[in-house]
Formats: sequence, structure tokens, C-alpha cells
Amino acid sequence: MSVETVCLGWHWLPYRYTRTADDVNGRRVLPFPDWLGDLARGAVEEACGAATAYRPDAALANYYRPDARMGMHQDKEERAADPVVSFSVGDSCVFRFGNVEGRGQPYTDVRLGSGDAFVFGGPARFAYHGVPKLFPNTAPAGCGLDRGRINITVRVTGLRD
Ligand SMILES: O=C(O)CCC(=O)C(=O)O
Ligand SMILES: [Fe+2]
Repeated sequence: MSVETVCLGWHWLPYRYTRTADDVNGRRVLPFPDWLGDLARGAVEEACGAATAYRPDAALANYYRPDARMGMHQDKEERAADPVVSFSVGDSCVFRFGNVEGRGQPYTDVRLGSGDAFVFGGPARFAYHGVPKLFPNTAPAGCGLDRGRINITVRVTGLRD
């Protein structure tokens, strides 16, 4: 994985979440903002066509340089099966959305652009997914990012202090 990540609410490390960024500076992670939870809940409601009590408590903000990639993986450190909501800003990318059995086919390649939201929940919640390619210089003017891509995934950890 060649992205640079900042977390809100809970700090993610492979295999666990902690309240302190132990592999960075040991400090407590910044709070998860209410507005981001509201935005994500709106996306879930639009995706499933019904009101929901979705209450996320963590976000991972990834910065992709133009040559960055993310390998196929599951988001599975959460102790809850609530949906993951992804927001993209900047350059477009190929988002590879696969199956729950493994990293290989079948998968679907979706082009995610700046401003897109993607919700994975229900039977697709633990599907393998990754980002094999960015399309450099495709960020729309005024999106706030000249180069590369930011993706924010919003999650329900199911954890308590
Ligand atoms: O960048 C993306 O669209 C996906 C990010 C992702 O899968 C993750 O942060 O776990
Ligand atoms: Fe992921």
C-alpha cells in the first residue's frame, strides 16, 4: 500500500484500531466530526432508499500520489457489519470491487471521480477491493487538490473506550 493516511475518531493500524497514533507520534487521534457522519448517513440513506440509524465513529483519509496504488484487501478490523462509505476528491481512479471469497475475480472496475460517494454494505460489506490505477490530471478545477487523489472511508468500528 503506497498511500499516506490520516485517521479521525480511531487510529487504524493493520489488524487493529487504537485511540492513539502509536506508529506516528503516540498522540490521541483527532475526533470524528459530526458533519462527516451526517454526510455518510445521507449517502447510506440514498443507497438503500430508507432512513437509517447509521452512526459512524472513524474515518481514514488516504492521499494517493499520482503513482500510488492500493492492493486488494477487506476492511475487516471493525467489530460491526455496518456499511463503509467512501468519498473521493481529486484525480479519478479505477476502484476494483471484488467478492468476499478472495482477491481474484470476479470483480468490477468502477471509475471513481472527484465528488463521488461509494457505499458498500450488506452482502458486499466484506468484499475485497483496491485501487489499481489513478488517472493523473483528471481532478476538476476548484476541487481543492491539484495533484493526486484523496479518499475518505467512513466506518463504524463497533469499539468502545
Ligand atoms: O481509495 C479508495 O477508494 C479505497 C480506500 C480503501 O479501501 C481503504 O481505505 O480501506
Ligand atoms: Fe478498504
